[in-house]
Amino acid sequence: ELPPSSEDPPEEYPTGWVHLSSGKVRELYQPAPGSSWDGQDVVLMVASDRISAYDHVLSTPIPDKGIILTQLSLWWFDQLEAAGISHHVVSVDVPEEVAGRAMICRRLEMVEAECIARGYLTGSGLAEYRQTGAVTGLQLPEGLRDGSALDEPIFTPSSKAAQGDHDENISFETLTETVGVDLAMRLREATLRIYSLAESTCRAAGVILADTKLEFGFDAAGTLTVADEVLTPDSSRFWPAESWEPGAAQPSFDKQFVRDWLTSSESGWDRSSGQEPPALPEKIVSATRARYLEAYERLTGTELVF
Ligand SMILES: N#Cc1c(N)ncnc1-c1cnn(CCN2CCOCC2)c1
Repeated sequence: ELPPSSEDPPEEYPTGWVHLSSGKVRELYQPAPGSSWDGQDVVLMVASDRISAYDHVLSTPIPDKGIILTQLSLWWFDQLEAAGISHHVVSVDVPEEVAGRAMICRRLEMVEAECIARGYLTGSGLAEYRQTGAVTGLQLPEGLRDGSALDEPIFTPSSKAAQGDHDENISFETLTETVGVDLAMRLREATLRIYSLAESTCRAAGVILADTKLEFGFDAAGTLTVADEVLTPDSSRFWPAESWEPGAAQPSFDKQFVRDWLTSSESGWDRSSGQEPPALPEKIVSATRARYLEAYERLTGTELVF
């Protein structure tokens, strides 16, 4: 049975909550009338076990992915809080049916921009660099390759595309035109500060944090607040430091088994066909689940107990 597509609201709502919006692999809910949170300025963010690859949400879920990535995000929110950075999480006392894979968050006035920090060059940043020698208007040295480390991390914002479209990299100047100079500067400072804190933590765990995407919003008091999920394999590129070798696509910590199988002859899938990818074999599902668990344990230094 296929999981709910990210376009359709889920059939089952967590008790006491009604559907607000859906992303590729997560849903957002608001308090149901008469529920214990009714009248509070909060949302419930729920992570599914869905996994996306090559711009497709795959038909095969990864068991416990939602729990593992939610617990990793919560761990990072604690690290940010210890560093004095305001975030949106208010409670993990969530409905039983989404236990461990949901968080109750302050409802924010979201900033309509994706805030990306890059310490390494790959993905859309590499593609732009190969065309122009720059990324979102930031000139980079010549001779950089896929996976090259940048002299210093850069802030490369993107517009928030509609569901299913690609986010578009925008220059800092364009960002200032949409959110104003002051807020653009505050977003850049906060994004680079969070990246720097997280990159140091990752490096100590033998993991390269190549880049990460953050979202921000304003709470009722007007405080700029970190939203969404933070520093998970869905919002960031994590590479095992021991296998880092610029000049080719680096193995993704979490999705490499999926990507390699989907592009292997065994899957019978042609990525350029526009067809939906086939179901994943059990061996790929269990290896990917193990990678998510390994990422959690390497980064937090603790084992996840289910
Ligand atoms: N986080 C947050 C948040 C908040 N704290 N308050 C109000 N709105 C949002 C919000 C609304 N959309 N998005 C984009 C990402 N969503 C993630 C979950 O799945 C759906 C897409 C975030």
